[in-house]
Amino acid sequence: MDLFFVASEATMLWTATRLILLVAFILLLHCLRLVITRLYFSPIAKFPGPRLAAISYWYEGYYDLLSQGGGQFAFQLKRLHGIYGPIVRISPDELHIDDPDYYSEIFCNSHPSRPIDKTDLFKYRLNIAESIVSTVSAEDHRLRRAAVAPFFSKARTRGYNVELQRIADRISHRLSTEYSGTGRVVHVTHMWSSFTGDMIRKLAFGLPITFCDAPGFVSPFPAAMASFIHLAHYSTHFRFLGSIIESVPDSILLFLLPAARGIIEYRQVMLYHDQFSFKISNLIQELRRQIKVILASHKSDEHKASDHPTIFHEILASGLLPPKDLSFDRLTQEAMLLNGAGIETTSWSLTIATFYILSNPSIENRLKEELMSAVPNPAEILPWGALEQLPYLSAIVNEGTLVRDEPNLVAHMQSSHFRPALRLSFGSVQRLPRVNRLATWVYKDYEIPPNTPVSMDAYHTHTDERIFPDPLEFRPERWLGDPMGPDGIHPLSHYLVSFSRGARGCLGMDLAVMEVYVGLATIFRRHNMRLFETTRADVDFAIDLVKPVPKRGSKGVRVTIT
Ligand code: HEM
Repeated sequence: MDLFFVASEATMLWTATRLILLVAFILLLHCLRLVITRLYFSPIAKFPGPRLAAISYWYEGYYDLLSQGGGQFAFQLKRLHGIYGPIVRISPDELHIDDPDYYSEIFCNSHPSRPIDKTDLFKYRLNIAESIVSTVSAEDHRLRRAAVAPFFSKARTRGYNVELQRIADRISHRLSTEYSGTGRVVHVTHMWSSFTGDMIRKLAFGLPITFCDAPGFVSPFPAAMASFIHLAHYSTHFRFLGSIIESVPDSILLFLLPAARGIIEYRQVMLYHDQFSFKISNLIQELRRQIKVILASHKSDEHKASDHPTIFHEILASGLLPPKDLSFDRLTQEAMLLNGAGIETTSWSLTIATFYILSNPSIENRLKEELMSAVPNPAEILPWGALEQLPYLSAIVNEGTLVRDEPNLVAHMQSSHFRPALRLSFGSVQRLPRVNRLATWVYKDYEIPPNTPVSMDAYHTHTDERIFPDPLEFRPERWLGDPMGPDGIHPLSHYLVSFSRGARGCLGMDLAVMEVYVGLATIFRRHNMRLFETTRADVDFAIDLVKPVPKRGSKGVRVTIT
């Protein structure tokens, strides 16, 4: 009996071992097949690039998540272009191009007969897969964008100027009454996030100004929006993350994923719902609550009485979207996008501008002289349209001036494909991939097969020495006097791509530009500031978290009001 038992145990062990060996062998064969296919039989096998990147997506994963603590892929791409030239295969299926003259070809040619899609790879990175910015198919995107676009037209944006000035005045009043002459330190990014946060919340939800009244300008809502981005690389490489994160208890989440700390802290903070009441909630619950209110008021037609219909009332009333796109969940994702995009990016542009103006007395003096003469009464800041006519302020805002006398440039600026941008704030430093679903792109001697993701980005374009000598130096003067690009054909401003371009370019571009003009004009016309324990290291791009982030441990740009 015992012998029989031992024999059958040995047989079972042998069978299990054979099974494991078989599975290992099949896996090995599968990997080998994958490596050989990707290296030799891929439609982009002939493109130059490191073999490891051609074999595995984990090449990118290593730089996104591990190298120097993560967020290093943009820098690695620059190194790869130094080795392999302007077009590089950066993953099993993606090419990256570093050639500013090719930018419009990739970003400005979407057409119903030639649809340009986004990639599945980035669909989940912001955990808002169904929002406009993450929508993969060109057709779905066109509809979703059309429902929101009128709200952000330049003409409509001008109409938000009065409200924006009111918010800027509120901040300015606090600087005068609470900070001026006291030595108290203002955290500049917090201040600007409360400015942009209040504006977008007003537009999105019709809510009153509250962020810029928060102690120290630190409002949990903008802070939470900022913290969400810390998960971007993890969500890109582990797509399931977004859907489970909400159901995992804080302590387990923190243990498994330290990058989620921001979200956890957010779950535990208080939100300003209105000026007088506070409530414990989390970001998504807060946005859901707002969307619920809007859906209810839409059904009851209450919003028609309001002189301020919100973005979401407009989406609901547009009649452009199919019912699935009007679902509660999708609208919540759109709310997350609009709040995230509307707060963070512009606030960083304003922070960068504030830092560079204050760290360079000749720039600060020249700006102040211009503002003093154009705005004799500091209580009456000019509207955006008039501020745009100030050459030195414009040079700072854009690191590029609106050259008003140059007809081609004016036409170019007015086209939907171009608007100025603050060069050194970059916008997104992560590459933006585009997929030409049906047609071939031709780059130099290369034919890029249809359906191949091809990416470019503002970081490479804005730091191209041939276009912007000493690219990391802030020099408004490089934009004065009708400057042309290196080809002598395109104006220099053609090479500013912070907002990207074309059908998928930034929807809030005019709003962002207006915010930067009004914010800088108000604060620099009325206040004298000094940097407090802040250096270049607090603004220099060191980590790619989709947006540029300075070195770890930076306390941010801080000032005192004299
Ligand atoms: C300086 C400030 C800003 C910069 C540099 C910036 C930059 C960008 C960039 C580069 C994109 C394209 C992303 C991609 O292709 O994946 C984008 C898209 C977008 N931005 Fe902005 N943005 C700024 C401010 C704003 C503001 C204030 C809003 C207002 C809500 C906004 C709303 C959006 C939206 C909705 C999209 C998606 C557009 C689409 O997919 O069709 N952005 N932005």
